[in-house]
Amino acid sequence: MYVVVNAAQSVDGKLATRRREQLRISGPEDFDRVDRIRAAADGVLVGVGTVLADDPHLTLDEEDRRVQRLRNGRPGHPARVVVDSTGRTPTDARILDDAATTYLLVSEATPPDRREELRAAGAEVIVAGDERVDIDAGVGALGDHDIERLMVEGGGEVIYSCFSAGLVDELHVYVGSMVIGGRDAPTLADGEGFVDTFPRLELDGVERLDDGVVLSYEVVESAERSDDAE
Ligand SMILES: NC(=O)C1=CN([C@@H]2O[C@H](COP(=O)(O)OP(=O)(O)OC[C@H]3O[C@@H](n4cnc5c(N)ncnc54)[C@H](O)[C@@H]3O)[C@@H](O)[C@H]2O)C=CC1
Ligand SMILES: Nc1nc(O)c(N)c(N[C@@H]2O[C@H](COP(=O)(O)O)[C@@H](O)[C@H]2O)n1
Repeated sequence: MYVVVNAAQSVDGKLATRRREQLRISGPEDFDRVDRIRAAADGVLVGVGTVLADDPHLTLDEEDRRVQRLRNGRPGHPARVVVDSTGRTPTDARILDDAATTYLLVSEATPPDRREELRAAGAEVIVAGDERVDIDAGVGALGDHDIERLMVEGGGEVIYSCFSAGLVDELHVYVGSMVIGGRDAPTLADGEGFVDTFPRLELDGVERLDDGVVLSYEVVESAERSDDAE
């Protein structure tokens, strides 16, 4: 599985406010770039925290020919994926509409009747992990569903887990010209945090878009032994 992480942050590293309300950090040029990364992916993944905060749709601009060319003849939208240990995705969430296939990665902590409700609402439910979703196993299972290139859009908890599991190949961060602040506001990588070994990145590109900048990195070294895995 090839994994590309993309997110937008303020100059102080926040993905949203401390109230976790959806916030536009990107401008139109950056949203076009995000659409192109989505179009090149077989699947777009977010955490349930993002679903509850933003109610995202995670589909493509079907009118944009540049985006459609990147689909390489694959019809429709990439699959949508939610990491959701206990099945908290609302059954009326936009991500469960019939625009694209949606996989919910749940753990054994999601009761069987809740799994059935989510299936009835349109989700393909994949169980990976006991209490919490085992992100490595869950992402691995997506490979059985023809997902070979995965875009991870956030939020901070899920991005940290992907780095912690050594899954990330590329990172693209749009830095918007604003300060959000707040010790409780989500950042690009939350979770427990690394204190011993750290993922190491190589800067691949810098591009000015709207009133901000996109930083593109290749991951050259995973944090194979993260402290929260000890
Ligand atoms: N600016 C940007 O580019 C983006 C901003 N956001 C913002 O981020 C916030 C949501 O981020 P978070 O609260 O960090 O939530 P998140 O979207 O990262 O979801 C985290 C939740 O997923 C579940 N989960 C299950 N297994 C997990 C695992 N193995 N690893 C991690 N999580 C697991 C847990 O319930 C956990 O609380 C919202 O305010 C949203 O607006 C979200 C995406 C992109
Ligand atoms: N790249 C980017 N820039 C921002 O300013 C953002 N707020 C986000 N948020 C992400 O996009 C999702 C919304 O997608 P749809 O428009 O509903 O398709 C949102 O849930 C975040 O993952 N991204």
